[in-house]
Amino acid sequence: MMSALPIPNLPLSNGTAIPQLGAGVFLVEPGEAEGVVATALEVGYRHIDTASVYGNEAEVGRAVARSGIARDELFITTKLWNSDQTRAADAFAESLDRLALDRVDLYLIHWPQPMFGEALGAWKSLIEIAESGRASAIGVSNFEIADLQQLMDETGVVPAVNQIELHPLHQRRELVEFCTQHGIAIEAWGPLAQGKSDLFERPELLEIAQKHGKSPAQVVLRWHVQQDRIVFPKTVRRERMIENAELFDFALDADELAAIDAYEAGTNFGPDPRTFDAR
Ligand SMILES: NC(=O)C1=CN([C@@H]2O[C@H](COP(=O)(O)OP(=O)(O)OC[C@H]3O[C@@H](n4cnc5c(N)ncnc54)[C@H](OP(=O)(O)O)[C@@H]3O)[C@@H](O)[C@H]2O)C=CC1
Ligand SMILES: O=C(O)C(=O)[C@@H](O)[C@H](O)C(=O)CO
Repeated sequence: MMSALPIPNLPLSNGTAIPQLGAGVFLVEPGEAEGVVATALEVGYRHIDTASVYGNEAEVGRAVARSGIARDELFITTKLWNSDQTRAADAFAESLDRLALDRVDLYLIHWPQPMFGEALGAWKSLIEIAESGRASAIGVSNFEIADLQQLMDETGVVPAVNQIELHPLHQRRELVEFCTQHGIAIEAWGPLAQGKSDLFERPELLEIAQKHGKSPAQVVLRWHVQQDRIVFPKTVRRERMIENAELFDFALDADELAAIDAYEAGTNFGPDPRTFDAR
């Protein structure tokens, strides 16, 4: 087994810490996820981001068990699906069963679904789960400022993270600023714009990449980590897992960061969290 990659940990507001880089497994085909996670662990990843709705928690659990890596060297995140917000305790127990774990490192409410008004009740359940020690940290995903404010006002418990769509074309500056002010760490999902844009062909990005001897994807990921964001790019390819982890041996200067900041276009590739009502 190879040793872990030199990936920094970031502190979370509840006193725990999270590896700044992980591997995400959304849209990894059923039957493929166990091998993908096994490869990620083999090349040195220690942080895996899954969700009950991805349908691959059991495969993640098998890869973790097979790896022989000590549990306290791993960071496993899963998420409460929308239709389970009124039965969060049971849904969490089912996730633990599928993962074959007795605790996760981070448990998230996947979407706020403000049209149903169930997220606050779910958050209260997550607080109890955290108090039981079966989730080392709890947080949310796709929450807007009003959604976050409601949870904090009603319970006094601040989510450790908010996992949101965030990439150079969609930077969510007001939301990021709010989270930063409240000590909520930002996890950027779709950090590479899901591979759905022309980002990697843009001349400014290509020039920066060439200057550092890096790929455009590495420069975009470095832009995230230099702003203290947590990222878990998804790839099924071993060589890209390695490429995506080689981020901590170079730095972008202020002009380079600004050139990527300038790509902001308000372009989201995922659903709008204010209206996403899938159950
Ligand atoms: N909370 C939420 O609502 C959501 C959370 N997520 C989480 O975030 C993770 C990452 O986001 P995701 O939506 O997958 O999008 P990403 O931005 O990580 O993009 C993934 C795409 O980029 C490609 N890719 C990966 N690395 C490279 C590279 N170095 N160069 C070129 N292309 C590359 C992948 O292809 P290939 O596999 O062929 O290499 C895939 O097509 C998910 O896996 C999931 O864990 C994602 C969506 C929503
Ligand atoms: O990947 C996730 O974590 C998501 O929640 C979304 O991609 C969502 O489930 C979806 O599939 C939107 O079409």
